[in-house]
Amino acid sequence: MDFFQYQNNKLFAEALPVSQLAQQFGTPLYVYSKATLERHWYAFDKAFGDHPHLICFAVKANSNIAVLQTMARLGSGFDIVSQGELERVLKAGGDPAKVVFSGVAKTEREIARALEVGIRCFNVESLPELYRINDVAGKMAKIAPISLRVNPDVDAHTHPYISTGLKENKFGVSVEQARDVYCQASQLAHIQIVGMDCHIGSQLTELQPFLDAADRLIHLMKQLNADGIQLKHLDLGGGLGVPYTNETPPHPTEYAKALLEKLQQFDLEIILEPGRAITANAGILVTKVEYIKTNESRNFAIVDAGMNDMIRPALYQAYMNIIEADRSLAREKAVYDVVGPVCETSDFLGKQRELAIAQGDYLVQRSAGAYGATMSSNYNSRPRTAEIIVDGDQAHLIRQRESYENLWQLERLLP
Ligand SMILES: Cc1ncc(COP(=O)(O)O)c(C=O)c1O
Ligand SMILES: N[C@@H](CCCC[NH3+])C(=O)O
Repeated sequence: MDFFQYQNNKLFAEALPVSQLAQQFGTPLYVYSKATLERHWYAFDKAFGDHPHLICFAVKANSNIAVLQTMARLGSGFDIVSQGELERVLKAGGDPAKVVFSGVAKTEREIARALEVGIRCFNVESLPELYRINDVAGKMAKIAPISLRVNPDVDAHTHPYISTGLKENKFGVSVEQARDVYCQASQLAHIQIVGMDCHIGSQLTELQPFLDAADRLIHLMKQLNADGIQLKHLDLGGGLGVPYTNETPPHPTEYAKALLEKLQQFDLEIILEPGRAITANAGILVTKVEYIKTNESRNFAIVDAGMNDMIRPALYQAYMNIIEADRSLAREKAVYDVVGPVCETSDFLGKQRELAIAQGDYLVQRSAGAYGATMSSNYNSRPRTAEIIVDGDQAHLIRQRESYENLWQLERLLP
């Protein structure tokens, strides 16, 4: 069942009409469906059945504390890449013992905080990081659990900006170097080797790159076993794609089945770090048509959401569906470029879209629940937008629209 669907030509978010939400909370507005978030999380969790596993939601996809709280209540783990994300997880009631910490530039302070709260594992991305973690743990008289992020050098067949598992990418340690790094790790007094991880990219729509990566990790793991190093878990990262339009990514069940076939013989817990697949289609961005402008070449629908609210089309030329919130209004169809208020030509939500709209109507950008609000900014001094979560017939405000005072509250005038 789709939790964003038309009834009598009006788009509903669960039981509530989207136009009514837009009027009540103002636009632009991010709207999430709690039931959809839960359904997507369970799709991963159930797919692994009885096999020991942990689903660590990738916080970067959607870090609103109410969204994290929803996951935490399901028993989710979390994949973080900064202390800021860690603090959010803790604030939301997440269990630090289910947190894995990825990222290439962990600072001493971030490492110390993660050790202090007792995270599950550091996903180490380089040799100097390994030594830094050992030092910080030593000073705190602690043992740091680590996994090495292996860069398997496989092509994820995705947009080059979100491909992470190639040698030219900054992430992880190459397969060739990894064995030696593990050997060094095994000698360090304040390091405990617990796992191996990889993450080859985002919005993958085929299984094969995941399986190729798993094969390379398994090969390396066997070499480590020969060196006397036993792992407790294998973390295959996130990256499973979603249908933005007509993509047909594998379902989590299919993905899990293929992975389990490869890993059944090993006594390993499987960790996954899905982000987009859980939240993208659990959210929409609602925006109002401020003006319609027509010239000899184009019709422009000028809306109140800009690239500062949703940067994916500008940054990755991402195609995201745009639909009318209310199709019961009698409007003529035309083809529009849907553009925002920001002073950049790349400020668009979608180009050449057939829509039936008039000034003042609401439009909805679909699949906006991942990498939408988290990548938003105050560019052009635009206050960050509000976020709500719909739970059946209840709408909860989970982030207030920023006030203008918020824009400069951290700044100071000169004396
Ligand atoms: C290390 C790591 N884990 C997990 C994710 C989440 O990826 P996705 O949202 O594609 O599932 C990312 C982002 O690509 C990542 O860099
Ligand atoms: N931000 C990207 C995904 C990058 C994932 C982070 N490693 C997107 O919007 O598609």
